[in-house]
Amino acid sequence: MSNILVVDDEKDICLFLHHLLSDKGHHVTLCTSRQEFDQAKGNQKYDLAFLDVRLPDGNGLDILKDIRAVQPLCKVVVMTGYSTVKTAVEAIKLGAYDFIEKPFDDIEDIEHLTERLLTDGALPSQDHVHDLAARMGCFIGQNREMNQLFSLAYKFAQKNVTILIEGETGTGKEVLAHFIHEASLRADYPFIGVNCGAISEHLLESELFGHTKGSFTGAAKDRKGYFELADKGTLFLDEIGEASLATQVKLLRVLETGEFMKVGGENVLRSKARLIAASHVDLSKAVTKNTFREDLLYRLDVVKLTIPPLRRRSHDIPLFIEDYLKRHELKLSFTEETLELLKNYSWPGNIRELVNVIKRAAALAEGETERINPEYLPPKITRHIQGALETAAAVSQSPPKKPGFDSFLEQWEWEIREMWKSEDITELQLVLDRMKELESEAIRAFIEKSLRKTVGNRKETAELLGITMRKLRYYLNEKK
Ligand SMILES: Nc1ncnc2c1ncn2[C@@H]1O[C@H](COP(=O)(O)OP(=O)(O)OP(=O)(O)O)[C@@H](O)[C@H]1O
Repeated sequence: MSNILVVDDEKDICLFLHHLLSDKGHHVTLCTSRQEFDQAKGNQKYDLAFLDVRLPDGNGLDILKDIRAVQPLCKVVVMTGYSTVKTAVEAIKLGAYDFIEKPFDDIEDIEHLTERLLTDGALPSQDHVHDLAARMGCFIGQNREMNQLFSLAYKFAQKNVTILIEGETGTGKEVLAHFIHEASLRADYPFIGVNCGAISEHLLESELFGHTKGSFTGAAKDRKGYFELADKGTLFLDEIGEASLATQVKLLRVLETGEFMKVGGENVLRSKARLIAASHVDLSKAVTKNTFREDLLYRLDVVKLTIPPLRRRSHDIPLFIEDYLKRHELKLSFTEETLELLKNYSWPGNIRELVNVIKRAAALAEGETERINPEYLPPKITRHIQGALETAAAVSQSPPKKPGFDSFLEQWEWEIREMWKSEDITELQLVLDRMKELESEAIRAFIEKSLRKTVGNRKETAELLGITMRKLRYYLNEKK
């Protein structure tokens, strides 16, 4: 027999849980207010507590903190209504084990959860999170924020809630969405990822909702959209901020009612898919600029998971590299000096950029060496560090020494030639990344040269370069 505490101002809920749990032989204490909880909290040792997050005379999160302080071994499950699901995220961060939604749909779920929580050995732990991530090749590392994020994602994966993922470009939003799918009960159904920014406005609507034959030029036959294809699985909408306002209206309708219609169609279809949305821009700012619907954001932002940028978890970079090399069976090792440089770089492209740097180093070192020293890093990384050292030197009043565009060009040309000469095929993305780097370096160098000529006069510089002031500001800001 276990001692279970139930705190809820709804008497029906209290009575229902009392009935359910005492039938299983547990001793149940009921509190219908904060006041009653204050009297009961120290009376006996509780093994489990079901806690409503909204009480008329108190805040559920404060009660949770109290239980954690007075009864540290008591496992807490919070109970939420639709409007309080967001509070569940806070509660889990504060140490609640899980949450259940009211009204209860599935009594067996509550029975299983209770049984699991009262049997320590069966507790899902961080190990489950790490096991699943490892099976999927998804790196979590040792960073506390990332560990908390993945365990939250794991818990919310099993619930029927919409999830919004925010994070800078390349931080792994799609990787996290896929992890959530695999951790959910939908894992046997499809996971479909769509980048809303990569598809034109008209096409996006037809890709998402499908179209009927003849609904537009080129629609030669009926076609299912991603909502239909995802079935009971997960539809991941990346860069949702890029969807047009018209598409946003349709998305809102699916979220509110589960209903949608094909482009040109007359029948109402129902979606059972779970939506995970992601954006690299802050959607609340997009709302203030009227480019994103506030009601849609409200619907999407039930659970928000924000992935920290790589520069905030730079201690995990050596671990990521080790994991990557192992998974790809690459017999390489990065020298301490190289790792230090990587840890000190700012990583605007986050993990995607790190993966490209590893691939590039592996391609360049192939057949030459198994030890990756700084020579195999892109100049932008070595220069970044050199820049930091030079700033430090400038501060200590030694004359500034900027690496010139000439030396960049030399290094760039050498790298492209090496890739070209190599017997192996170089991944095209690596070449394209280097071209982009050349483009931004050239823009910077030519602007700086003109700025020196005009002694910093931006208007004159823009005229000399034949570009608008707006473009000049854009280029300069981009480099900041
Ligand atoms: N946790 C991770 N474990 C392993 N690889 C990762 C992880 N996160 C990101 N990556 C790598 O980075 C690449 C980019 O990840 P992903 O596409 O998920 O980023 P994103 O945040 O969705 O990017 P964007 O904002 O450009 O859409 C992936 O292809 C993968 O190689």
